[in-house]
Amino acid sequence: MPKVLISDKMDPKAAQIFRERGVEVDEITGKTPEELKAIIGQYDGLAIRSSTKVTKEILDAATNLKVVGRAGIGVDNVDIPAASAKGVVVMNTPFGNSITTAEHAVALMFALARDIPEADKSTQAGKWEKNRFMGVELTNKTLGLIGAGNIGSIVADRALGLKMKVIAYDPFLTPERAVEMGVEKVTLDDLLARADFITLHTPLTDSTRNILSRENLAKTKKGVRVINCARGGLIDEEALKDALDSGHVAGAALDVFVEEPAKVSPLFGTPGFISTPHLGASTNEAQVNVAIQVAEQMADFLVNGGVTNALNMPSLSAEEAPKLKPYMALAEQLGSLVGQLSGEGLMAVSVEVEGAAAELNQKPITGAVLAGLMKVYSDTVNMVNAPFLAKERGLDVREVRHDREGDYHTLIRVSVNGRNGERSVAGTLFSNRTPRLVEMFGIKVEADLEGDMLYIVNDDKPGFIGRLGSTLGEAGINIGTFHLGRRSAGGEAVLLLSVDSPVQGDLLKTVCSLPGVRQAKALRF
Ligand SMILES: NC(=O)c1ccc[n+]([C@@H]2O[C@H](COP(=O)([O-])OP(=O)(O)OC[C@H]3O[C@@H](n4cnc5c(N)ncnc54)[C@H](O)[C@@H]3O)[C@@H](O)[C@H]2O)c1
Ligand SMILES: O=C(O)[C@H](O)COP(=O)(O)O
Repeated sequence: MPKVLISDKMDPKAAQIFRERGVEVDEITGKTPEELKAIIGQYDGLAIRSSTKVTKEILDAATNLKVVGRAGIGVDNVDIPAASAKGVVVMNTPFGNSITTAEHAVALMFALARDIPEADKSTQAGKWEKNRFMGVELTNKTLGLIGAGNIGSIVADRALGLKMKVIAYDPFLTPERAVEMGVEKVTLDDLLARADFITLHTPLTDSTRNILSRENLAKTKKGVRVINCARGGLIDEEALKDALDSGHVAGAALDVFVEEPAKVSPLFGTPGFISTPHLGASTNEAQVNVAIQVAEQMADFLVNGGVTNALNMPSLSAEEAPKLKPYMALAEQLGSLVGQLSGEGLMAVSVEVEGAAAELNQKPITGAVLAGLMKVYSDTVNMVNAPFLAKERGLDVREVRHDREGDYHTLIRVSVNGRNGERSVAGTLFSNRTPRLVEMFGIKVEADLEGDMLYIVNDDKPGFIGRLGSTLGEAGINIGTFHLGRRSAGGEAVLLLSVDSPVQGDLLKTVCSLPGVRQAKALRF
């Protein structure tokens, strides 16, 4: 039974779903990195929010880990390249808390417009300072969105309902989508110059880090109010403090900080500054949503192989997964066969599908071919890290889907180009279930690729099979199955034998020296 650790506070629905789906679960929150390192080796899955930092060190200690599930959106607390390199799938729940977070941004916008936190403090202190608090109306004001994705577009919708004018800077926002959203697509400089309120809704990346830098804050309209419910690091906090102190920025509300938990900040105590402790996603509704989603996604993956919302692997629905399973087994065997036969120096691989295979999602098939192929280089390769390994090695990967009717109802062909020229193998599924090799290097040869095998290319001459049988028999090697194909009578022949124990060392040399043998190689599946 797979085992998952929930390491951040999560709605109890998550644990309930894991158990209902046949996944064992432990909930242990608040561990230090060292403590987490000590226990992570027991788990197949790790369910987190933003507190747990899934660093390379944690991943290195996670010897059984297959999936990290983020109950939420931002995955900047997960080292995704390190997870990919280790073959660990990283998934998030990209929509579960979007409405809640958008509402928090709107709440902070209202709080800034009417200075609600300060007015509350003063009133509860018995001061009744009616003349001190003079707010601004939102109606007809311009809201500048930096980032117009899921959350940004919900904020835009709510702001339009408040009769605000919404302008958006997002390099990936198409003009059509901007029209659909009812916003004006603008440049960053235009947004900075025109917005009365600016709200940030981008991930933290190299292109967004410090997007509200000192220089950009200086370009904003005097009296602007700024809201950040996305990620700390999007705003230069020191520069924001100076802009608040000088009165250039009339107010700023931050839910997120460069350092979290933010126990100290230059901004604390600054007039016009409002803060919340990363509460964007903290509503009952959002927490139930993300807990359910993350547990369902992780359980689907661990139990059925379904992949949803993964950031480092193509999606594979729970319905597709069982259909694809035998294809992935075939694809991995074919990849492994060409990988073992080609060795180092591969430059390109092409994965072709035809017949029933052409109706399927090809990405997982290609991933499985690459996993089989890359096993030659690494024991820890799987479908997640194989594409990254392939890229690292500069392997050119091509996918081809044929509409044509072939000899088989379904076929996968894997061709590689390397130092030894091009090689191609093909396989089908018997009874839609059992993988079977059907062709090697243009020669028809049918074989089940399993266990220890011996591959031989030889001249098709009488007496060879007898000599080979005697050689193996004398060495105590039992032959399980024997598969033969030839290019033409008397020409090049290919033999694939399954053997009960591996043919290695001197015995392999003896086989290689048998008359007529051009090549012999031990294979393992
Ligand atoms: N405070 C919270 O508790 C909380 C809750 C949920 C999400 N978030 C954060 O909110 C952010 C946005 O989430 P989302 O679901 O809307 O993400 P999303 O991926 O749907 O949208 C992000 C948008 O940012 C845009 N973008 C990327 N680079 C940009 C750049 N250089 N300049 C301008 N725009 C750029 C993208 O094109 C995209 O449209 C994420 O960082 C997420 O982690 C915070
Ligand atoms: O990216 C997110 O989903 C938010 O930052 C929420 O983070 P949390 O789950 O720690 O509240």
